[in-house]
Amino acid sequence: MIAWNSTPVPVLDGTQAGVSLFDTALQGPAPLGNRPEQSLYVCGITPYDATHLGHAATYVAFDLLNRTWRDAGSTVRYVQNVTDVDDPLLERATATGVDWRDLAADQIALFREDMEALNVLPPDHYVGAVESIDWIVPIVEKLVGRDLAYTVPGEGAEPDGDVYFSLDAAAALDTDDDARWFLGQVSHLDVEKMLALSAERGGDPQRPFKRNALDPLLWRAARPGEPSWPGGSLGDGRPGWHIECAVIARQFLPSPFTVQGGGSDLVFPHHEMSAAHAWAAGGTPLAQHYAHAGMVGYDGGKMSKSRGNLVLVSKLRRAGVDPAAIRLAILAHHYRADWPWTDEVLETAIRRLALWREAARSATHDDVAGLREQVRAHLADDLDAPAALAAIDAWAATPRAGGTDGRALADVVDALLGVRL
Ligand SMILES: Nc1ncnc2c1ncn2[C@@H]1O[C@H](COS(=O)(=O)NC(=O)[C@@H](N)CS)[C@@H](O)[C@H]1O
Ligand SMILES: [Zn+2]
Repeated sequence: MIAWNSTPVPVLDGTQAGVSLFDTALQGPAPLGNRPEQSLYVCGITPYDATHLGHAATYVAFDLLNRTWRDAGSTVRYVQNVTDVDDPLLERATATGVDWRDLAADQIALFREDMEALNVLPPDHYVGAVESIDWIVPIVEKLVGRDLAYTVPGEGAEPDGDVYFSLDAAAALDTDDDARWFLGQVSHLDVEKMLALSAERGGDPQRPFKRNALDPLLWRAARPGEPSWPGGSLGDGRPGWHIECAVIARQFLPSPFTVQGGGSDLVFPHHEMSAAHAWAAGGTPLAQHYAHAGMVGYDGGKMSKSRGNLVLVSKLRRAGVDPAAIRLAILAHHYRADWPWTDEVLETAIRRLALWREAARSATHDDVAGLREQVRAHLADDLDAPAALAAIDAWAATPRAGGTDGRALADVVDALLGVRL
């Protein structure tokens, strides 16, 4: 699947020392080091209701990581998926009377446009769940063959043949590798909380005949009226959610890769389960670090499709809002913070953008060098964009002799923050 276009990232003098990122699995900051190559998997959208400000905030967060790594001289291998077949998408397609493939295609096109407008650098590989099925089936078959997965009888009219992953068998895999996966390695939640989140986020802990209530679905046997694909010895069906990301990441990235990213609502079950699948299938961890963006709220609750309280990037753009202001509105909040989207947040960003554009016209060479190093230092500290914005605000507020390095300042703000002055 094609990703989207981006304008070239300006190359700056000097270099980034190296970023330290809060690691959910570690429960603390992790220095990511300065390796020639860094690798990143950021979970992509389930393509409906795209692109709301919550989505946008999460992709901008990991775009800061991508830009910071590039500024440190690393090449970045970046993969993002699209969950272009899954229950919520099928339900929305049915509810709105459209073919699920058309819904997905339209929404992915809108997402690409929005990402390009927000100056989010594209992944090297943009991969759909549907195009990954041929890679997923043999891995699920292998897990069944090693008794790390099992089939569950259907209830009533439900068909038999849904394949579940055995968390207990995965945790019992004998190895002395201290990077082994165990339940809670990523999320550090207790089982009670896990059961609640599993039920809330697409799991089925209440389903009978599962060995462990938390065991996640790997392969859903075909049902009438649902799309399905040939599954070899599994029979016709379609892939579960977590195996999709574990397999796509493994297809294109090292095992383990540097950072697995997403919003904080993916910590459990999604990233925990993907880590378990990668461990069971390949005996190596999925990722070295797990990083998560906070939740953007609106009207008193998390901005989400299920609540329908969405502010769409495309609507703001169509209303004439400069995408650079939308990006600045996002960057005014620390990427790990939960925060509410309000009109005031946008108005502040619009004012800030105008102020920066005005001040840039008289930037001196020293201004640029100073700001470049300040922004670098703040991004190195767990992508602290709000501190970087404050540094530029402070400079923009002080009158100075007319410089002529406006272009150079614009390059710094574009390369490091992705904001186009
Ligand atoms: N309100 C929100 N604030 C911040 N991030 C959000 C919000 N809602 C969703 N996200 C993030 O946006 C990304 C896409 O969300 S999504 O469309 O529901 N899709 C999925 O979560 C799966 N396709 C991941 S494989 C995820 O990383 C999710 O954590
Ligand atoms: Zn994912």
